[in-house]
Amino acid sequence: MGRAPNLYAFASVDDELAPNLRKYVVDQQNEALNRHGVFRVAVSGGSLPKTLAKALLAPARSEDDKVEFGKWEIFYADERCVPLDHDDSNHKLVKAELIDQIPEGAPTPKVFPIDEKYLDDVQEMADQYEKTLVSVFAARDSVKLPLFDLILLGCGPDGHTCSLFPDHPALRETDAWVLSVTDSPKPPPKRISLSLPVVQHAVKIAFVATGSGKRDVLKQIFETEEGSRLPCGLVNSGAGDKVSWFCDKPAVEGISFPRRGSVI
Ligand SMILES: O=C(O)[C@H](O)[C@@H](O)[C@H](O)[C@H](O)COP(=O)(O)O
Repeated sequence: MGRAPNLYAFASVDDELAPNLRKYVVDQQNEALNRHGVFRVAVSGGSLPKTLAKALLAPARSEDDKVEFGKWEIFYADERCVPLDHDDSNHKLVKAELIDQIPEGAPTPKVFPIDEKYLDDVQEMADQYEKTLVSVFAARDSVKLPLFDLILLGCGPDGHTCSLFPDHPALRETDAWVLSVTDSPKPPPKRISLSLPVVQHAVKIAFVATGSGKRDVLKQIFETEEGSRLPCGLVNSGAGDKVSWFCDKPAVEGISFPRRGSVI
């Protein structure tokens, strides 16, 4: 690993974390657009879409601060195997919180939800989503792993991220880009998830973790060997300073800075 991940702690979500997350995402967007004219992002569910909406739907303060949704391609870092209009669907959440809130008439992102045809077969669902990635990121033969410009993730209180859970065999996957999970400890049990190598390979990876409920697991992830083996810890160790954590004060209280990472 190169340098340690960046760990940012903000006094409040609305007034500080959201605008800083906005700046970070727009910087990644602008760099990606300069590189290849499109911004390819993967997002998780949980509390992330709401915070992301706070960050991205605020009006632009300058030309450089513009969110160019029309040039975005949005994929799911993980998805629950439920219909797209089900309350458990990450797509439904992202759509309601973010995509449907983009002002009328403004360009919208291209979104890649799961195909509901495969709801009865989680492995087939994963394989089909991988095929979607292959079709976007070029043929499998010539691309070892898809290169997302940015992957936006949450962190569960047990240290899971995407639908990669602690001690789960899925963490050892080295070949597939998209995995099936049928025994998720967090309901619903059936899900698909990007694999750890795909997450670690992204140009940038950002976690958003807020609230005192995340304090214990963050302390473990940043301060203990055991925590470095949790899924979030594995992203940290595999991707190093490509990773940035956007946290609020209650989530990081008691973590000894600047042992690893930095605070802004
Ligand atoms: O579909 C899911 O369940 C999510 O993608 C999951 O990985 C989430 O990001 C974490 O559980 C954190 O969720 P919170 O931010 O709500 O704690």
